[in-house]
Amino acid sequence: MKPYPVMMNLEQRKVLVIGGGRVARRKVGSLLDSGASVVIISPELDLELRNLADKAAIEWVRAEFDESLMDAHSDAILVFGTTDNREVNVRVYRACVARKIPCNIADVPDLCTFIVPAVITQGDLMIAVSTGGSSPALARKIREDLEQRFGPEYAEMTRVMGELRKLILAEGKSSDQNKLLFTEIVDSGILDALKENDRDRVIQILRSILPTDVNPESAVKNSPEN
Ligand SMILES: C[C@@]1(CC(=O)O)C2=NC(=C\c3[nH]c(c(CCC(=O)O)c3CC(=O)O)Cc3[nH]c(c(CC(=O)O)c3CCC(=O)O)/C=C3\N/C(=C\2)[C@@H](CCC(=O)O)[C@]3(C)CC(=O)O)/[C@H]1CCC(=O)O
Ligand SMILES: NC(=O)c1ccc[n+]([C@@H]2O[C@H](COP(=O)([O-])OP(=O)(O)OC[C@H]3O[C@@H](n4cnc5c(N)ncnc54)[C@H](O)[C@@H]3O)[C@@H](O)[C@H]2O)c1
Repeated sequence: MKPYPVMMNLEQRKVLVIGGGRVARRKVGSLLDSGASVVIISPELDLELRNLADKAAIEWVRAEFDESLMDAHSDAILVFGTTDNREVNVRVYRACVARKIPCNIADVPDLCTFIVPAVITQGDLMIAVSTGGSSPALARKIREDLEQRFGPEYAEMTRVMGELRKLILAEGKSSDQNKLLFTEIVDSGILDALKENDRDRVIQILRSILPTDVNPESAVKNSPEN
């Protein structure tokens, strides 16, 4: 497989998960983090998923998979097949192909129209790692390495850059000029200053780069820590 990476907006979109065991629990965790409306079809749920169903964080259809149940949820935009029964997983895949819904069958990469990467997040920064299905264990190891490398300062850096971007775009300069400015800011020492929580230095560096009429105070000041 030579996958194409995308970052999908799942907010309030329905996602179906077939099966309610260990793999389902892992996928449901990240789906809820992305704001998806999760519906699980499974005769059993593990304890953690059952707790989520009890507090209505997910909808549980207590049944074995059947295509008719899928029709009752035809507004689903993704489907995860996570049962421990190969024949059921194949039926889930076929049902998805017939309805043109992208699907992921946990233990059968050949039956996946998409695969799930290992992910780290720091605020709005998201780094996804895939081995194209060659080695999930390696994807996990690289994710763990990246977690050491990209600490909380990257959440703050991403937030500040987002605020500055709005201010700079409002100046109405050309895209090339803006690009130079953004590159200079990300290459400056503000990341180190943010890591040390040295707000004054961040502002000082930004003032030395930004046009005089762009005031960095508000972008940096809005930080929850300040
Ligand atoms: C990244 C991650 C995301 C997630 O699932 O959330 C993910 N698997 C993770 C962990 C993991 N999975 C497995 C192990 C045990 C060690 C091992 O077998 O290597 C470990 C490691 C562990 O947990 O230690 C078992 C396994 N997984 C697949 C197979 C079938 C096969 O390879 O044929 C088997 C054998 C089953 C068996 O033996 O019966 C298949 C897939 N797993 C994928 C994703 C897709 C490819 C991603 C890519 O590499 O691009 C793909 C193709 C489909 C899919 O599920 O999307 C998540 C790491 C999260 C994290 O920790 O950050
Ligand atoms: N992609 C991965 O990362 C990965 C990792 C480990 C295992 N796997 C594979 O994924 C599969 C599931 O693993 P698991 O550890 O979550 O298994 P599990 O036994 O914990 O869970 C299986 C779930 O499927 C449900 N189920 C069984 N028959 C069903 C049916 N007809 N309709 C609906 N639900 C049904 C069960 O009730 C149970 O909740 C296995 O085949 C395993 O080889 C994939």
